[in-house]
Amino acid sequence: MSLTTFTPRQAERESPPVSTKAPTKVTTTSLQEKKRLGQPITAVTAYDYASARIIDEAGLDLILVGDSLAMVMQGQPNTLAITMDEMLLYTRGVRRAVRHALLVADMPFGSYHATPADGVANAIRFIKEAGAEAVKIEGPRIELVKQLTQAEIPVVGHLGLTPQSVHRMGGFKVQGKTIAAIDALREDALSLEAAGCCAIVLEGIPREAARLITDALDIPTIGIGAGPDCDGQILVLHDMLSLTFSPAAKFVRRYADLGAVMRDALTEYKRDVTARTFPSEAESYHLPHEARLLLATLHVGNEESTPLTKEHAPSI
Ligand SMILES: Nc1nc(=O)c2c([nH]1)NC[C@@H]1CN(c3ccc(C(=O)N[C@@H](CCC(=O)O)C(=O)O)cc3)CN21
Ligand SMILES: CC(C)C(=O)C(=O)O
Ligand SMILES: [Mg+2]
Repeated sequence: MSLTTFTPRQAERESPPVSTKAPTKVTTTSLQEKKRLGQPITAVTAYDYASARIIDEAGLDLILVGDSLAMVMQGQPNTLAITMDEMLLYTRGVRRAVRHALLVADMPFGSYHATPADGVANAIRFIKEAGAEAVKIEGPRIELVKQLTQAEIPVVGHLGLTPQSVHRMGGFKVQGKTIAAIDALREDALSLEAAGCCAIVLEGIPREAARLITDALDIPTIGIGAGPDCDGQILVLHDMLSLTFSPAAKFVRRYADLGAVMRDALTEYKRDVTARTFPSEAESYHLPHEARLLLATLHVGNEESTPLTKEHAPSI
C-alpha cells in the first residue's frame, strides 16, 4: 500500500457531513460517530478533581487519567513504577468531576503484562472502584483486548511510542520510521480494531504513518506527536499549561504558562505575609460588639494579654 494513496476517508475529512445533534454525554459509540462525521475528537489528561472540572466544563470529549501522572505529578523519570492503587486513587478524584467527557483510565505497567486474566481483573477494578468508562492498554495485546471486550469493558489501544516499553525502545524514541515498521503498526491497529478496541491512541510516529493507519481503521485514532491527520488529538495537561520542568517534545503546544502564573501569585503572597498586609481587616473574623466590650473588661488589670483597645479593636 502506497503512503500517498487517496482514500475515501481523506475525502470525508476535507468535506465532512453536517452533524444535526450535539450529544451531552460522550460515549464510546459517540466517538465513533464523530469519526464518521469527520469531527475531530478533543482529549487531554487529568489527574485531579479541579483540573477535571475545568476540562469537562470546557466541553472536551475525552479525559484520560494517564499513567504519565507518574512523571508530571510525582516527578518520576518514567511511567513504570505507578501502581494500580495509585491509579485508582487519582481516577476517583477525576470521576467526581466529570459529567460530559468519556472517562478513560490508563492501565499501569504490570497490571496486564503477566496474563490476560490479570488484565481483566484489574480493568474491572477501574470500572467498579473508580468509575472509569474505558481502560487504555499499550501494545498489540490482542487476546487481552478480546477478553476485556467479552467482559463488557471498552478498550482504547495505544501504539507507536508506548512509554511502558521505554527499556525495550532504548528511550522515548519516535517509532514507525521504516516502511516495515509502519506496516507492522497498521497490522497491529487492524488487529486491535478486530479484537474490539473502541479507539486507538497513536503516539510518537511520523504523520504519514498515522494517516495511513487512520485511513485503514473504522474506529477513531487519537494522536499525540502523530501529526494532524488522526481523528483526534490528546496532550498531557501539564505540558500544554507549562506545568512541567524539562524541555517539552516538539509536538507540545504551550497554551498557557500556568507555571509563571503560580510563581507570581506565590511571590506576591509571600511579600504580603512578610509585610503583614495579609490578612486585612476584611479578611478577619470579629466578635460581636457586646462580646468585644465584655472581653475588654475582662482584660482590665491583666498584664499578660493585650486588651482590646480602640486602636486594636475593629469597628463593626
Ligand atoms: N510530560 C510528558 N508528556 C508526554 O507527552 C510524554 C511524557 N511526559 N512521558 C511519556 C511520553 C514520552 N514522550 C515523548 C518523549 C520524547 C519524544 C521525542 O521527541 N523523542 C525524540 C528524541 C529522543 C531522544 O532523546 O533520543 C525522537 O526523535 O525520538 C517524543 C515523545 C511522550 N510522553
Ligand atoms: C499521553 C497519553 C496518551 C498517555 O498515555 C498518558 O498520559 O499516560
Ligand atoms: Mg499512558
